[in-house]
Amino acid sequence: MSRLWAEYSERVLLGTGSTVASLLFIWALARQFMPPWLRDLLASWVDRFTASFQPYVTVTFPEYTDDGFRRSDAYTVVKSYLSSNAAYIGRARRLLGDLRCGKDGDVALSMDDTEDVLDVFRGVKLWWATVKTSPTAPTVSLYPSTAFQERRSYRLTFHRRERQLVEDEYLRHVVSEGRNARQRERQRKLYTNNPSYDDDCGGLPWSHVPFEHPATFETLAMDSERKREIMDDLRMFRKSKDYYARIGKPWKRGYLLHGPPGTGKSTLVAAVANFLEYDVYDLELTAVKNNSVLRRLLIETESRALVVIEDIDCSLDLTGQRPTADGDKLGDGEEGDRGAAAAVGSKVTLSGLLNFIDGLWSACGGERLLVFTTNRVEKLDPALIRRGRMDKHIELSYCTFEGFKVLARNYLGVHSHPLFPTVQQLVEETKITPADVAELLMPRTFFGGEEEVATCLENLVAALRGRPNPEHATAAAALVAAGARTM
Ligand SMILES: Nc1ncnc2c1ncn2[C@@H]1O[C@H](COP(=O)(O)OP(=O)(O)OP(=O)(O)O)[C@@H](O)[C@H]1O
Repeated sequence: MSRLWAEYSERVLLGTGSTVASLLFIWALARQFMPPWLRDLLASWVDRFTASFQPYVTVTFPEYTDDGFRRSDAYTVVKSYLSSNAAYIGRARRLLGDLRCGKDGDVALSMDDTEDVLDVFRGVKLWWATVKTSPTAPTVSLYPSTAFQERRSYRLTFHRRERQLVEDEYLRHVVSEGRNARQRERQRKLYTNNPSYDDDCGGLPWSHVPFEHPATFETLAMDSERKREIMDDLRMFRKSKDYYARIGKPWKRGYLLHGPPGTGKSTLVAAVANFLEYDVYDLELTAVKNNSVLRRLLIETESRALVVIEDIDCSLDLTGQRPTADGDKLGDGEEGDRGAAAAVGSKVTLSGLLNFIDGLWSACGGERLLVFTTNRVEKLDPALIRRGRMDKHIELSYCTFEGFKVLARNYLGVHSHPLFPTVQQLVEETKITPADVAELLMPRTFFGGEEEVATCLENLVAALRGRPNPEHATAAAALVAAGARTM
């Protein structure tokens, strides 16, 4: 009886009017006693009849898929779509609060389950509502506690004349916006490969922690023109799914970052990952047992991933002079046995790594950025870094005046200072890494004000002149010690 009443009240809610609703109630009662063929026939007549009073169409997105075990992707996407829309949140009176992933103290507001909202798409009105139904009989479930659980769904209602628009455009819009919102809100991860992982013995190939590196292109000490060039390249890559499909290449890109230690290679990796909002897979090649484990690790990465191999020159014996079978080194341009160049401490070979980069398996997943970093680019095998494998070679170098200004803004909060011209002249004459500049600019306290700024800049000038400033102790060592005391 309660099911009949639910059906009855649902029709009433859809606004058919009390007379029609009463007829429907009688009809629902009567059809319990009809043979199925008659019930179906009459049902189609009644549907046609009520449609003339009821011009609205509804689409329901249930929370769980038919098997009842897996949450429906469509439901999650709709939830993200509705929760991310600032206009709804602004209008809603019942909200849910939760801590935002990775952002300290930031509370994310989303729509409460009981809230109904109106959406407007290309001037057309659409209504979203949350519907809760209690199962009248227990559902079959492996988890007894869920057998009697309420089932939720989102219900979209719109006028039937808008059906084409909804099917062709609006639902696509909801899915794409919902996915983007989910990506923005989700906690990104930093993965590292498990040294004990073995293809035969099983185990988990990757472990992970939340990725919380704060580096961005804004905080990166690099000339703005080069930053823009890299960001443009990344933007293009992110949008190029169709392009890659058209030219018949897997949707992936390789970056080689090279330069002296402390010039910001790792920092750039973090900034790129934050810019693209990708997970980071930090692949420690020396901990990979062999080529087949390397392939497995690749397959286990998800899409929208930045896979980085740091200090690739230390991970593989890739001198560019591969030994021949009799132990001699090969000359330039000679193709040797690529399997002979093995990862230090593992059986990964150069050919295994080349396969990892652009073999058949490398196409799994898609949307992947592979980054190698090295301090000694000249030591690498040309095959490994040729264009096409490593599409973009980025040299990170010593600090420029523009880079210094970024660091001064980050560390001291200043955009100009009377010592800037001196720093400019010295920085252009001296080779100093951004890491050294950053350390010298680190204030002793966070409340030092102008005096502290002047001290840091004087220390930098002294370091650039190649002699420590006698008035302010030594540069880096003293600051590190002071930092340890005050923090
Ligand atoms: N270009 C830069 N912009 C901002 N900070 C930088 C930059 N370069 C270095 N730093 C600072 O110096 C520290 C060390 O830099 P990072 O580890 O990125 O250098 P690296 O080139 O990867 O060094 P290595 O080759 O030794 O791994 C960073 O934590 C960062 O604070």
